[in-house]
Order: sequence, then structure tokens, then C-alpha cells
Amino acid sequence: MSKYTNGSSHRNIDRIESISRSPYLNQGTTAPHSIRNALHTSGLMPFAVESVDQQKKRALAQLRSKNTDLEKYIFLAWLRNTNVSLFYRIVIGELEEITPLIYTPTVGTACLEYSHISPFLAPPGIPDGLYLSLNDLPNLTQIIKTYRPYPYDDTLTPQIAVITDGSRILGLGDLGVNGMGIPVGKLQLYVAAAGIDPRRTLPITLDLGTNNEKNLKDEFYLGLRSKRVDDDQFYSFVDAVMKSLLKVYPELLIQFEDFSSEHAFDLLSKYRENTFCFNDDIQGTGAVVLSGFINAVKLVEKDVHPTRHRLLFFGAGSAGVGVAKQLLEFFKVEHGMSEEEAKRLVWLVDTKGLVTLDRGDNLAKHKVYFARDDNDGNQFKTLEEVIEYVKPTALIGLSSTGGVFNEKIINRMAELNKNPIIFPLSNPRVNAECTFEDAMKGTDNRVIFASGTAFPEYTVPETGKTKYPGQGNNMYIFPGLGLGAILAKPKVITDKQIYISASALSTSLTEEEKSLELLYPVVSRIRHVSAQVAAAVIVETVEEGLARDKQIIEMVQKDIEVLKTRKGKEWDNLVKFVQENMWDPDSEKFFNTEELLSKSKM
Ligand SMILES: NC(=O)C1=CN([C@@H]2O[C@H](COP(=O)(O)OP(=O)(O)OC[C@H]3O[C@@H](n4cnc5c(N)ncnc54)[C@H](OP(=O)(O)O)[C@@H]3O)[C@@H](O)[C@H]2O)C=CC1
Ligand SMILES: CC(=O)C(=O)O
Ligand SMILES: [Mg+2]
Repeated sequence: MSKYTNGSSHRNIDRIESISRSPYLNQGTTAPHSIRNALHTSGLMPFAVESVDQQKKRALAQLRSKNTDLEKYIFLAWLRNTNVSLFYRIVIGELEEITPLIYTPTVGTACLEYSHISPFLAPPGIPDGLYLSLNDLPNLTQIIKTYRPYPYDDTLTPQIAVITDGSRILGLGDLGVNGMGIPVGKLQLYVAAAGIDPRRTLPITLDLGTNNEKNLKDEFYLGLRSKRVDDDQFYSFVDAVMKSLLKVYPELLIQFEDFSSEHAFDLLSKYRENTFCFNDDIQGTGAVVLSGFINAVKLVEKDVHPTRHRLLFFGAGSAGVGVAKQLLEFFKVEHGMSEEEAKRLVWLVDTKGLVTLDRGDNLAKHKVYFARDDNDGNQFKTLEEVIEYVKPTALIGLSSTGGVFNEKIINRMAELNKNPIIFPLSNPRVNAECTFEDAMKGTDNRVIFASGTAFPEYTVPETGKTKYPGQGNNMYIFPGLGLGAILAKPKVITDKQIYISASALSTSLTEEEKSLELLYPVVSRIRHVSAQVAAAVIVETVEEGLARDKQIIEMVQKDIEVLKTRKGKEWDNLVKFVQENMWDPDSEKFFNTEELLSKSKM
């Protein structure tokens, strides 16, 4: 006989057990004795009932006692998988310290080690994310339906899925199923930075094999031990996953993440017109760099007219081309340039040198749009040669090639420009094209800088003045973009929503941040910034007639003109509305002791 057919008292015991073991509902050492009695957990921990502050203090002390960032990552994963509220309380309270531990750079180290560490990240039965392998093809819908990260809390359906196939994890290449750290990390930022309910997030890794020999030879590698499938199998598997996902969760927002570039572009163009989805590396990165670029343009405006910029992209993959396309929109929208004129401001470099139409190789589809045809037959192989030819005002690194912006390159940028814009955006830190310190030293401290992974501030020895690097990472965009879309409920994500998220991020800086010449707001403000990005996305969605949430349509439509200015009390009210809809580990709305007690008696 099944345990569920064994009478109501057994059902109640099952329920009590799943509440007390739920990483979401259990309160650990802060649970009052009334709760411990009701949940039959008295005696399972020492007598003391401590305050939330004390519980946080202990967790932080433990975290800080670890010797390496990977140990900290493992500790934090365990904490998240055993006590959700405590984990997010410390993340939200210490964003600057903890973001680099759950996201880039440490998530890169964790992904490299994922098969070695993942069995130790959570208690049995608590999954880190959903793995879907080629062998699951006949059962996809059933597997998706039964995936339950937190026992008991199964009434809430996921709102956002981040999905990867592990084929291009940060700048680390093909990591196969070890890429799971990325969807897991991104979704933690959705919770911490934008207040998506953690129970409504769905990290997914597709296992279609790996071409990573190191993984294939690693005795502990946990994915399929075969080479990646061909394109036909790839696209039909992804299609089957998409269909099953949307069958089970029709309203789900899907974020494509860290797919190899050609697949990334193809998947986006295949699904974007009819599915609620976006690609973070192409569109999220495009938006975050656009935002930093808008602020950089303002800083150098007195020396370089905005339409006179010359943008050199080192790296022509999903991120490089995605960013170039987004910057093109800026020149068109803000400066009235034609598409052809704006396109002329962009030069791409890949492993073969300057991307030109007459280079003699078969260009990948996504490179053709920006391939130059005005090079008079000349080909430029090295970055030095291209810099001499282009004389860029901005050098943007999305190549995963650590240190390639060497002293000579940085010095040359400083000779060519009063304030060179240098963005080494590759992740994790070891893959950044240069460090902030090198960029400062190589430009007599004149650089306008943003990197994908945070670098420490730099104090100029001669003046004692401290300068702060920008962090041009899509974490400033995707949480707010996703939250705005989830609230407004359009059926698709449009280019205009992406553009507006960049614009809203660029105007979200405080006067103090502007006075420090920052390109991005400080990370500790990311929750407020995401609310602003979300509010702007909501307004744009209503403006485009795509919003489907009645309350939002009513609220926004009547004040739409003033809301578009992102100023005034109407704007403040909309941001407040967004904030009220954000999940918060300290809110009674989400953790209510009385409710817990009544649930245990049901
Ligand atoms: N800051 C942020 O928010 C984000 C950062 N990124 C980072 O951007 C990087 C690139 O991502 P993505 O575009 O998807 O990756 P891809 O692998 O698709 O693209 C890398 C590009 O760099 C080129 N490249 C690699 N090595 C060299 C070299 N030695 N010289 C010249 N060109 C080179 C490649 O050339 P070829 O085409 O010839 O192979 C390719 O065009 C990653 O490190 C990723 O972490 C990505 C998204 C967001
Ligand atoms: C940040 C990010 O999305 C990447 O490096 O791929
Ligand atoms: Mg990515």
C-alpha cells in the first residue's frame, strides 16, 4: 500500500515532515518552540531560539572562515539548499561580498569543478537544477512536471527558466553538464537582485554530450560521455524541450544562456517571434554595455562627438555581435543616424583578424552584417594592425582572451584618445582582456573602464585619488528585464523592451554615483536598480500594446506620457508597485509563522 493511501494521520505526518525538511519553509535555529512542537522538530536541534540577526551573523562568520572562494561557494550552495530565507538574507545584505562568490568569477571555478562538487551542494532529494539529457527525450514532459526543488511548495509554478547546454560557459568553453552552475547562479541573481520568488525559478542544463576532452576523460564527470550531437539532433532536442516546457508551464519566460554562438543566434531567431524568451548573452549583454556606453559617451562628449565614435570589438561571437547591434540602435535612436551610417562605426576582430567581406574565409552568419567592405583589399591580422587602421575611440573585449589588451595596446589607446574607452568584458576574471590597474597605469589614469567581472578600485599613488571601475555585466539587466516582463505579461520580448532596459539602467545612477564618474550603479543598489529597469520595461510593454496584466495596463496607461520620462510621483509609484511585488526573505508575506502552524495542522 502506498504511504499516501494509509489514512489521514499518515498524510499529516508526511506533510509535517516535508514542511520541516523544506529548505524554503524551515527556519533553522530561529524557529520558535511552538513551531518546533508542531513540526515535531523539538530535540532535533539545541534548545536556544535565536534571532534572525544572530543566525545571519553566524552564517557570515562561517562563510568568512573558509579559505578559498570555492569552499565559500560550496558553503553558500549548501545554505541555499537547506535554508532559503537565511541564504537570501545574507546575499541581499552583503551583495558586494557575495555576488562574486555565487556568480562571476567564482561560479567559473565552480563550473570547472561541478562534477566533483555537485553531489555535496545539497541534501538528498534537493536538486540544484533540472538536467535533461538526450536519453530523456521520450519522457521530457513527465520529467519537467515532476521536478520539484522544494518539497511541499508545489503549488507555485516556475515563472523563469534559465537554460544552457553548457557549450560556451563564460569564457571557459564547452563544459558540458558542468555548466549547471550558470543557470543556478543567474537565477540566484533573479531572486536577490529582482525579487523573483526562489520557488518560481527553474535552472535547466541540457546534456547533449561535450567536446571537452578533459571532461570526457575525468572519472568523476557526471554528464553523457559522448561527443556533442550534430545540428539536426541539437535543434530537434531543443525543440522538444521547448514544447514540453511550454506545455507544462505555458507562461514561462525562457532565458537562453551560454550556448555556443551560432546556436545562440539561431535559437533566438527561431523562437523570439512566438515564444516568451530572450538570449542573455546577445541581448542582455547588448543592453548592459549600451547602458555603460551611453554614460561613457557623456563623459567624453567634449572631446568626441557621439557620432564620431569608432568602436573596435575584439571578439565577434554572440556577445560581441549582440553588443555591436545594440550600440547601433543607440546611434540610430539618439543621434538620428541611418543604419548604414551607424554600421560604419563598428569594426569586428576575430581569430583571423579584422572581419571583412573579402577575407577569403567562409564567415559565420552572425559576422556578415558587420563585415567591412571598405578595406580596399587590405587585411589586418593583429590587434595592433587593426588599431592603427581603425584608430578606435572605444575598444571592447568579448574574446575570452585574458590579458590580450597588453601594455602596448593600452598605451596606444591612450595616445589616440584623451579618455580612451576600454571595456574588457570577458568572464571570469582570468579571461578579462586587461585589469583595471593595467588600464589605469597604461593611460595615465585617463581610461573610461568597465569589465565583465568586478575589479578592485585603484588609488592613484601620485594623487591619492581613488577611481572605481565599472562592472559591465548583464546582471544589471536580466533580473529587471525578466521581472518587468513577468509582471506585464507580454507574449514576447521585443527589441524596444531590451533598449529601454539599457536606457533605464543608464539613468538609474544617483548624483553621488555620477559625481564619481561611475558608468554603472554600485552593486549594493542592484535591487532598487532592477525595480527601475522593470518599471521601464513595464511602461514600454504597455506602450507597445503587448502587456496582458489588467491591473498594470490600467495603472500605466493613464499616465503613460509622464511615466515615459521616468520622473515624478507617478514613476515613483510604479517603482514602488514593482518593489511591493518583489519576493523578500524578511517579508511576512512570504514567511509567516502562523501560516506555517496552520499548514502543519491541515
Ligand atoms: N560582461 C558580460 O556581461 C558578458 C560577457 N561575456 C563574455 O564574452 C566572452 C565571449 O562570449 P561569446 O561571444 O558568447 O563567445 P564566443 O566564443 O562565441 O566568441 C568569442 C569571440 O572571440 C574571438 N576570439 C577568441 N580568441 C581570440 C583571439 N585570440 N583573437 C581574436 N579573437 C578571438 C572568437 O573568434 P572566432 O569567431 O574566430 O572563433 C569569437 O569571435 C566570454 O568570455 C563571456 O564570458 C558574455 C556575455 C556577457
Ligand atoms: C555574464 C555572462 O552572461 C557571460 O559571461 O556569459
Ligand atoms: Mg552568459
